[in-house]
Amino acid sequence: MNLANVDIIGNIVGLNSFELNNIIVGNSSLSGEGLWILPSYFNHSCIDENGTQYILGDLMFIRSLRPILQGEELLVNYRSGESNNEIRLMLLKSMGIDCQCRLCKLDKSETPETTHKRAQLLNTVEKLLKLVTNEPEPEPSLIKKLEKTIFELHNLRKEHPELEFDTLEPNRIISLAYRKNGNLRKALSILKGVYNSYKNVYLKNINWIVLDIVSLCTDLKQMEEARKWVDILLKGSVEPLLGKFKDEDKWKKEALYLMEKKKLIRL
Ligand SMILES: C[S@@+](CC[C@H](N)C(=O)[O-])C[C@H]1O[C@@H](n2cnc3c(N)ncnc32)[C@H](O)[C@@H]1O
Repeated sequence: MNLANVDIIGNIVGLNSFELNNIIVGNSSLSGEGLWILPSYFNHSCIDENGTQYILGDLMFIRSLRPILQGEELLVNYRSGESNNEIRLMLLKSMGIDCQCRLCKLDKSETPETTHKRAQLLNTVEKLLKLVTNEPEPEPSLIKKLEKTIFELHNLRKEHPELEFDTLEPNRIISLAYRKNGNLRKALSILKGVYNSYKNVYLKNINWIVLDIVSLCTDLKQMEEARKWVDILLKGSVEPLLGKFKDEDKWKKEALYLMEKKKLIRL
């Protein structure tokens, strides 16, 4: 009798399966992990990946994010560079991956002093964020303190602002704090600044920022501007899955149709 080798099967599943919590079209109640043979040949990159995966029913599709040259390595994200750093590095370590993407190279080139300073600042940011989030009308002095800490954090990576992800969510919360205090214009300008600093990298979480921008423009009655950002949101959500829309007149109708079907938009 041939016995199955549990260790080998465990390794095959552990090293090749995809989490289902990513992008699911059609059935958002699915969770856990799945194994797809061809996608398991794709390697990982935390940033600058050239493909993105989505699941339709039980099929996985991988779409290129830009033209790929013959012989070029095919790369998707097993875990995105914008996600929690510690969890990402733990996953890569468990898979024996010594990632050479520009984010990992930058991380590795950081001095121990900078790493220590970052940990300290993140600690302060975390405490301040809790206070700001809990207050219905956050104290201006608290917001300023948070802004100052975020500025210092940002400065640690000022040569590579597009690879600095620690301030993305905190900036969103600062914007929310200004909004709670009625300063919608300041809230909007913070988010537009955040959007612009990541314009040249593919970030899944940027859609949340764009959605907040749309909502702020609407509250400020800047309807033309709101429409412009709705287009950015639609394109940013649908194009990675369906490819660049060729027909400029028809694209919005198609994107809205897909948005109505809800699960296609990754928000
Ligand atoms: C899902 S498989 C990818 C396909 C695999 N390279 C192959 O040739 O069949 C995952 C394994 O590929 C390797 N791998 C994937 N991305 C890598 C990377 N960026 N650097 C080094 N090794 C990587 C690791 O050994 C990892 O456990």
